[in-house]
Amino acid sequence: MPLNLWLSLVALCAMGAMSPGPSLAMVLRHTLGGGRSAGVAAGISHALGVGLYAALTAWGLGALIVHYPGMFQAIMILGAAYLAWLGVKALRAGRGGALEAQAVTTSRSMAIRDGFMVALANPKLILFFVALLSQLITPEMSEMGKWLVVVTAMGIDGAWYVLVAMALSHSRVLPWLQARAVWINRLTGIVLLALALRVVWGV
Ligand SMILES: NC(=[NH2+])NCCC[C@H](N)C(=O)O
Repeated sequence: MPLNLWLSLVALCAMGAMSPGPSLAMVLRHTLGGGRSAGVAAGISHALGVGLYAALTAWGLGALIVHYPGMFQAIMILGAAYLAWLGVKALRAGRGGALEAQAVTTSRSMAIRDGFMVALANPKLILFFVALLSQLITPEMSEMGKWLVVVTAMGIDGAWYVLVAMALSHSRVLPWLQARAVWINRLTGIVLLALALRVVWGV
């Protein structure tokens, strides 16, 4: 892969990873509820999901979806349903009240599961791969080139969310955020539900 193509790939992936959305909300929620190790675990398992999509895109998901648009819609709707469910869960976690710490506690295994599932269900990610990343992949691309796409997308997403989890779980930041966990959970719930509605609206 020529260097300039790879650099566009890096820029595209960095923009995708950094733009706020359900994945950021998920890493934030697990950092708040489970601390640094849960946040980092969520970031890493999320990156594995990103890598899976990148691989599917590199080896032909885009072409498949062009042939079967109904499949794309079905995936988007399933993703939206999952986000809506997470949204409801976040809203209900917020109802526990600031003093009931358990109400927002999450474990590392929950973080790993949610990280992966949110990556798969996030409509922003599906669009990113089908509409944007697929443009950079040509049929003539070598196997090495395709692997490079997968590793780049996974590495950038993983590095970004691990960084986010580390920053948010800093000993000065975390207590401040935890004191506002109820509001952050409510906001997260509303954002997830709104995004799910928008996806269903647009399909
Ligand atoms: N390479 C990507 N597009 N990654 C997607 C990350 C998703 C997005 N940043 C979000 O929080 O929802």
